[in-house]
Amino acid sequence: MHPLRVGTALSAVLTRGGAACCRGASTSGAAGLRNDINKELSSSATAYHPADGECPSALTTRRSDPTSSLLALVECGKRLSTQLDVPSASHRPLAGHRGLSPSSVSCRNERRLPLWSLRATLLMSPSSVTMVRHLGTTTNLDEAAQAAGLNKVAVSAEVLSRVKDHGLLHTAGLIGGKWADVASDKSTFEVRNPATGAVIATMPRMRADETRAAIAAAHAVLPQWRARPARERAAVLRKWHDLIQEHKADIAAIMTLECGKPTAEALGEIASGAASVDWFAGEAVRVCGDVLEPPMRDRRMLVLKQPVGVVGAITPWNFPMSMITRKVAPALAAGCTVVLKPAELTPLTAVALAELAERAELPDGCLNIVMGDAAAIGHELVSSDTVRKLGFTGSTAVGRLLASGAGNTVKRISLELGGNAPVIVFEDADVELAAKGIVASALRNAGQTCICANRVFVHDKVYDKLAAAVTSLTAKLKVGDGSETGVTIGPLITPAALEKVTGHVSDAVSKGGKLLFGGSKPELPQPLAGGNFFAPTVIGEATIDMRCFKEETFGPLIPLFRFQSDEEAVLLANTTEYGLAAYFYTRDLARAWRVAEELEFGMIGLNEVAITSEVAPFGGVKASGLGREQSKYGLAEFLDIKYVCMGLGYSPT
Ligand SMILES: NC(=O)c1ccc[n+]([C@@H]2O[C@H](COP(=O)([O-])OP(=O)(O)OC[C@H]3O[C@@H](n4cnc5c(N)ncnc54)[C@H](O)[C@@H]3O)[C@@H](O)[C@H]2O)c1
Ligand SMILES: O=CCCC(=O)O
Repeated sequence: MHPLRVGTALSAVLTRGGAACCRGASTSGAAGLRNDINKELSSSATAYHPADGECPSALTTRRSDPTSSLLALVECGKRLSTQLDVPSASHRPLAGHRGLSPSSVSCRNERRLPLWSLRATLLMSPSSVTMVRHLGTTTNLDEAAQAAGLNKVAVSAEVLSRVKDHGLLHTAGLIGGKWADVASDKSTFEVRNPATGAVIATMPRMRADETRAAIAAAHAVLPQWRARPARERAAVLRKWHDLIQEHKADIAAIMTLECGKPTAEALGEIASGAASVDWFAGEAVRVCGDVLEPPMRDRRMLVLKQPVGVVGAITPWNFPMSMITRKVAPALAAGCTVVLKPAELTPLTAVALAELAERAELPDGCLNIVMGDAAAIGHELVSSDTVRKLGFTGSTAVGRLLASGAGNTVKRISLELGGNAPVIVFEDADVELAAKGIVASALRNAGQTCICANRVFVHDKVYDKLAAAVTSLTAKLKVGDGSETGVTIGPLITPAALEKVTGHVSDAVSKGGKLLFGGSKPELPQPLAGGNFFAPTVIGEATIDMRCFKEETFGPLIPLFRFQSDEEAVLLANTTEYGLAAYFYTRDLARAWRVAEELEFGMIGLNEVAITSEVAPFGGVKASGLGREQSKYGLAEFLDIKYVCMGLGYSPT
């Protein structure tokens, strides 16, 4: 981690502002400051657990009154959005916020800077601070930064320099509207840039306690949120959508920093994620039940659609935004509230989205975020009776675990799991189009997409032409840091992912595969030498005994297999436990229908690989999952059906 440097321009001075300023403080200098900050942190260590009746209504009023914002913040430990009345934007609190009593913060200065705010300011706007005077003693700035805990909970200088709106950068979870930057046991985890291996943030490692608090917060606000007219919920979602669009450059920068995808792809994901939010805002007002034709005269029969309740959402790192919006937007649209656990590899995108949701005036508790100990959090979400639905995207192994746990509380579950997508290129295909599609699909996000083309079956008659076209397109790609212009292939997410791809390539070559392009870790200059890069790779003459036939590679590998007949191609394509997406290229209409029906997959791309859309159902069969996201089918996953039979009490003639 690059330690945060504290700058030199004088603009904030923290002074002792009266007897009550620093409770019980007796030492001075950095040690005194550290003691006092620690006291504040420990005295408020549980402040983010929402107490009954705390904050929401009071804050709604106070938010609209800028003069009392700071007081509200202090009283409730509440994260305020744009109306916080502090003299300088640079002093807007940006990290976690703690409940302090008003008396503990009466600092005599034009900047009313409580201890936690000093910490936030040092973290996010270091150049605005040149001197810290605490209890009448001037403290060295580096010591002050350290005393404020910035070496423990922080984002790196690299993040600060690439992201313009530092308000998006929380190193904290969100529970009941409060940013919680210290885990109950004070443990942390690190987030790394996969392009360099450098630590870019340190986050609180939350567990069961925080998850229970988040579930309670989601449950507390559920009655108010589901009672809001759908049009109002839609308005909040639209505002969220607009703010996401407005901040897309910053979100893309965060995404590239933590998951490595090239900026253009990050922007593509943001467009897709924002489109989901907009779509579900539209769908919110179109939820409607049915009036059935009763078989008897003396009663009426109705079907109501109601929100399922509190939703747990667990998301992966490869699409740090769109896997969240596909769950959170329909849940909120339906009137549900959410506890989200983003991937620990990519939590910064998630908290940035939550910050924007707050700015869109999503009520506190409607969206909560916990992160850290995945197994402990997952266990709480699965075993809680309050959580009525769990939406999960990730590996089949974890999906199986969650599905079996969810059975005990008989909750609804949707699972978007692994894939091992085939592409079939028939002899009548447009080979150039197919080659472009194969490279785009297989190498998207460096091959780390659940619907990436993973196994390419090519008819013998067009094999050589297709292999040459795929190799030539692959050779044009540029590997590097996703934030650099022109880079099309970023790093893999972790060293383990790199190892898996390396293993698949060496296994294929050892079994007779022909290396047509790539095949190794590229030579890149510092600091990228520490990154998880693998060259996009094409292997010809692949066979079914290879690992790349049986397993999802999740890396930039295109294995080409030969086939002779339609039956053989479909059999090969279906020979997998997975059933997420499949693609094929043909110009024969009869073959198109037959093959689309015969492929055992949830999504089919015919002469097209860009199949994802907010209006179309996304999901798989077999070991690729259950349920659907996106589209009207995705909204239905968050609605319970209730049948109401009304006896009229008389029999009309
Ligand atoms: N079908 C889809 O829509 C889709 C989309 C994206 C990714 N994926 C799949 O996801 C996989 C890659 O993602 P990944 O490596 O992050 O998967 P993963 O299963 O390891 O992690 C996914 C999420 O589950 C969490 N998790 C891990 N162990 C857990 C546990 N015991 N209890 C609860 N949560 C737990 C992780 O922290 C993360 O948030 C690939 O197989 C890919 O195909 C599928
Ligand atoms: O990895 C899964 C998501 C892919 C997509 O949104 O197209």
